[in-house]
Amino acid sequence: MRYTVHDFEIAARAELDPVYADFIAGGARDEITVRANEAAFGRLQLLPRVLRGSAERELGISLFGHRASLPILISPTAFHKLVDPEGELATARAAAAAGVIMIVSMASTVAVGQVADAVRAAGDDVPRWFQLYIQPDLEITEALVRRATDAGCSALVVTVDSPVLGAGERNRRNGFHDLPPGLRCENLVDLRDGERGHVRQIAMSPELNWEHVDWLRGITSLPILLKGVLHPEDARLAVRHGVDGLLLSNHGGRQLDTVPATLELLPEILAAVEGRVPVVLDGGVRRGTDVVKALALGASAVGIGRPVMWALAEGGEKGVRRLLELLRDELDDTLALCGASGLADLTPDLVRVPTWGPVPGPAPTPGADRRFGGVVA
Ligand SMILES: Cc1cc2nc3c(=O)[nH]c(=O)nc-3n(C[C@H](O)[C@H](O)[C@H](O)COP(=O)(O)O)c2cc1C
Ligand SMILES: CC(C)CC(=O)C(=O)O
Repeated sequence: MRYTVHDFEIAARAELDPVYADFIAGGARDEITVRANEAAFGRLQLLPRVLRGSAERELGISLFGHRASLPILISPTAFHKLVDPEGELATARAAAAAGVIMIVSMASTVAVGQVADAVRAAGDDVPRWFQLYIQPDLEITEALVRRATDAGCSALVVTVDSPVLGAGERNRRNGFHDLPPGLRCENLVDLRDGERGHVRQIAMSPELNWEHVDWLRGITSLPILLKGVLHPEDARLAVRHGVDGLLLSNHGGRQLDTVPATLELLPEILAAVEGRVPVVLDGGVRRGTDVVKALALGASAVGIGRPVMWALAEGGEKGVRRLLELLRDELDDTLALCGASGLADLTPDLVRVPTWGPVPGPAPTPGADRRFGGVVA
């Protein structure tokens, strides 16, 4: 039985090739930001209200006019077939069954069109979004946007934190640079004649700039979210350039190491956008309490990356379904314990930075019995 998100990781690691486990778990350089993301949630405290709950709690959200049953999105992760033979098909079916928005990675090992067909065939109609690395060759970018649009994706998540590929030193040590034979980045196949869907086709370009965002804005009417904006000034610029939302993300600590935890940046980013666009946060979300903290501080939703890969590796579609159920239950339970009848009741006063410290005053009498308050002289 898997009782926590962490249990999925333990179970997955027992079965997975350690090279693939490292690919999932790893981050850039010293992985300081990887650890910071989770630690930031642990440092914040919840301060619940009492005697004001309700028998049932509303967990649904609406983003860009689309409903989802949970404020938890599946952040884009590459290469699902590395860990499960059905790959993104399994993830997408599980997401749709749970009513959760999945952001399909541009580097998926099942084509986004096929993912959409599988979900439709299962009779579910939950929005899917597509993650895009803008390619310096704009024709290629346009072709990718067309593929996503034709597949019925209802938003584009444009990753902007990757002017160069993050330095995943675990992958370097393991010699993991490529998909194994038989697996391809299916969205990249035949974008130009004869292109075979090689990972190296993805150009990470340091020459991208805001004009590329303007260009993208001009070729699509889909909502555009930027993923990886961390500086408040860039958040302001994003709004000015007509972006519809932000996915506040440090790529799970896989790009620039030592950037702050996303949770710590949330208040500044929210202040910068002044409520004009929704802000979704990912990085280190592992518990229902984490979801509540991010939403109470003002995030519109959160995303999860690694937990989905672990659950997929552990149990395929069923694994991801169980993961989402688990998080749903934890979220519902946390809301109840906070005296909230729905997400709308999550307000910043429910979250505190710890103020606890040594109580100033006289030192305890040596040898005094501390158990019954007989300490203070
Ligand atoms: C194995 C793996 C693959 C990823 N692939 C992508 C990707 O293709 N595109 C992207 O924008 N982000 C990618 N990310 C980053 C995630 O979208 C997300 O920002 C991050 O995983 C969130 O942190 P978490 O793993 O702590 O939940 C990847 C992350 C992991 C762990
Ligand atoms: C480089 C991509 C193919 C995948 C990615 O963004 C990641 O592994 O973090």
